[in-house]
Amino acid sequence: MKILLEDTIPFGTDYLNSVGEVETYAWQSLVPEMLRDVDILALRSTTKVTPELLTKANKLKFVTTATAGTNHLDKTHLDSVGIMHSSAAGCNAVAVAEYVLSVLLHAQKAQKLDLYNATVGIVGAGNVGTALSRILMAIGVKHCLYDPPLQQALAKSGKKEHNGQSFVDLAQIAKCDVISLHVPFIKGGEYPTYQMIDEAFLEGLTSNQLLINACRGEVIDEVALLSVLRGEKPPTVVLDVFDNEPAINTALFDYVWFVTPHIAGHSVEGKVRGTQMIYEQICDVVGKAPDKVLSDFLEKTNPIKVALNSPEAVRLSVEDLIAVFHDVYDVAIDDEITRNAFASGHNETPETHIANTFSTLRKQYRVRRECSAYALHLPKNTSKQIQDTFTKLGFHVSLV
Ligand SMILES: NC(=O)c1ccc[n+]([C@@H]2O[C@H](COP(=O)([O-])OP(=O)(O)OC[C@H]3O[C@@H](n4cnc5c(N)ncnc54)[C@H](O)[C@@H]3O)[C@@H](O)[C@H]2O)c1
Ligand SMILES: O=C(O)[C@H](O)[C@H](O)COP(=O)(O)O
Repeated sequence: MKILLEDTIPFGTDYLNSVGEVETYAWQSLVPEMLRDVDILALRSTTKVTPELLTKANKLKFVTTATAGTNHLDKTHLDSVGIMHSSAAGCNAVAVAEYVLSVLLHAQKAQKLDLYNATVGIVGAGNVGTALSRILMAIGVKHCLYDPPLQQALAKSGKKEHNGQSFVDLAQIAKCDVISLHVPFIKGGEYPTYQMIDEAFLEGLTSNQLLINACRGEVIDEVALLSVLRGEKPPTVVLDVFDNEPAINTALFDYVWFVTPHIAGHSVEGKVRGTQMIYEQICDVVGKAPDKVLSDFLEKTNPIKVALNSPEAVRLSVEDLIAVFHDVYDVAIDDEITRNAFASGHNETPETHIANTFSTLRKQYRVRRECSAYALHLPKNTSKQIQDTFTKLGFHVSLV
């Protein structure tokens, strides 16, 4: 059984070398000939699975991506030629939700937002949208959901809410203090998302609003976005994803508050969970019982000793939340690394420099862990409510 693996799948070979004969490739180097005699292809979103790529795939029976997004797979073609396909749905949902939380905490610090009195509009209430909703519930921030496909599916069983949260229409989302995008990139069909955040939507936003895109660049009309950002009193915008990656439009950088190179989901847990999921799928395809578990591959972390300013309060103060959470993940660090990398000297054409820098930043992304990786040592007099909040954020809490 020959398994071809994209080399950015962490621990891919360690997971799969007992399942078949494993070879790895760098996404830039993949050509149709390399798929000859390959039974299983496992990749991440940088490999585009097109009809052209599969022209020499004489034995391919299964293609799987260790990512949540699947818009890099031509599923219609795979179905038409009888090749099974799958993904790692939900693997990095918590990572993206934690990315958004860091943005919200910075917005509070910068006085762009009164977090505990704000409303967050979540566009797409799937794995990421739900993980974000859970975080917002844990810290007590109002939010609403826009997800017509889910809303319609739930309505069939008489449900009006998802996870205790109500659905609204896009016009109501457009009025929220924060708008956070978590839909797949879909062109065509009943609920397309391609440029769903269009010129009219963007022009309706005010300078008091914050728009975050950590799903796919194509969901926003980027030309309209740049024009709105260059106008008077633009909204605050945070972008993790772009049109036409890795050859992105860096003109946006001057106008965007935080800019990161499509790493919102790149926590260690998010990526290795993706590998675990595709390993289990491949075991299923070859008829082998999986014997490796996620914890075999995740390193232990040191506990975080926390000094809270108001441990006895019934609600975690936003200052204490910022201090603890930004020890775990701080989007400002990724923004700084990104801007410095793009500003560095080089001997390439500007286009090549942009694409190479974007790709390298992603491939060499730093080690970032999720809250669930940490034991929090809280002061003995910490209230039950504050302990609960940290537990709901995923931390392992104890009083010391
Ligand atoms: N930046 C990153 O690192 C990163 C990480 C993970 C996922 N993503 C992107 O985010 C997307 C969402 O991830 P997920 O894991 O939550 O996927 P998911 O499939 O679990 O959820 C997507 C949700 O969007 C809804 N939806 C579909 N079309 C819609 C429309 N037109 N309007 C409103 N809602 C719509 C679906 O009903 C579903 O509930 C992925 O497809 C991927 O493109 C990015
Ligand atoms: O769809 C996903 O899961 C995310 O966008 C993910 O971050 C993609 O990461 P990549 O495969 O490009 O490393």
